[in-house]
Amino acid sequence: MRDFMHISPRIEATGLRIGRNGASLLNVAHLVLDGPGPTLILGPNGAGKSLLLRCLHGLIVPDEGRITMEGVPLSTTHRARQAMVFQKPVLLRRSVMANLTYVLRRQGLGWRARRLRAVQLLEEGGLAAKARQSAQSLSGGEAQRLAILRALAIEPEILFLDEPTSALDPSATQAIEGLILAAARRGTRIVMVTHDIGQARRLGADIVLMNGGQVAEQARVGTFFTDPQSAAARRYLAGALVI
Ligand SMILES: Nc1ncnc2c1ncn2[C@@H]1O[C@H](COP(=O)(O)OP(=O)(O)OP(=O)(O)O)[C@@H](O)[C@H]1O
Repeated sequence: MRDFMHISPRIEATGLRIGRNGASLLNVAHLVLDGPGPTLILGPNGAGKSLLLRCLHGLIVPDEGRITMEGVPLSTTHRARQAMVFQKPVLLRRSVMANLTYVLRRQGLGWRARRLRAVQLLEEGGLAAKARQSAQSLSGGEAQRLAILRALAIEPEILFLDEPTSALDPSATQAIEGLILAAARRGTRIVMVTHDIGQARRLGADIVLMNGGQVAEQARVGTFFTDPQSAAARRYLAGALVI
């Protein structure tokens, strides 16, 4: 049984549009993410999932539209309280430990507090034995775990993840999912893109299905998989929705 506390902030996107060379890449009329528990974004290749995620985190400014956090327009102050993890882990060319202490130093923690917190995070992520190793020498699954620990080190209000496990084996995927669920239980809002339907069922409280740059359906996870309302969702679940 997965219990999630009420979490903030409420994310609201209105009239998001991105176009290139006359083609509409993203066209989201209205999207609200305010439920407890992770939101999983599904959809075929090129559906606009990454663009949406990047817009919500402020990495891309849409041509039109408005994004608010708890009713306040998305700002650098919000972004400092958010983190994003990509399909390919982004790490510093330093030791595993230093990847964490670097982030914690920027959070203003003193030397002792940084070490303590970094050790705690490495234990949580099962990487304590690798603390002195170069981050460059980690396996793909370990590197992604470290990338997630770096993101969690700032205790983000929102953690955006773009296909973080798509290159990983089932056991590495399970380890990453454990970290994500633990963060969600601590109150971090999770917004995650995946192509793995099993993962969406395991982690998702809400599902957003993107298709052709638009939100085709948004539903609670149980409803989405047992009683999809849109033709796009039915086709997607039947494996027929491709670009
Ligand atoms: N900078 C850009 N310039 C032009 N087109 C872009 C740009 N970024 C994305 N696109 C296009 O926008 C569409 C949506 O891209 P996006 O990366 O959001 O898709 P996605 O749903 O994440 O796909 P995938 O599952 O393959 O990662 C695609 O057709 C892509 O080619």
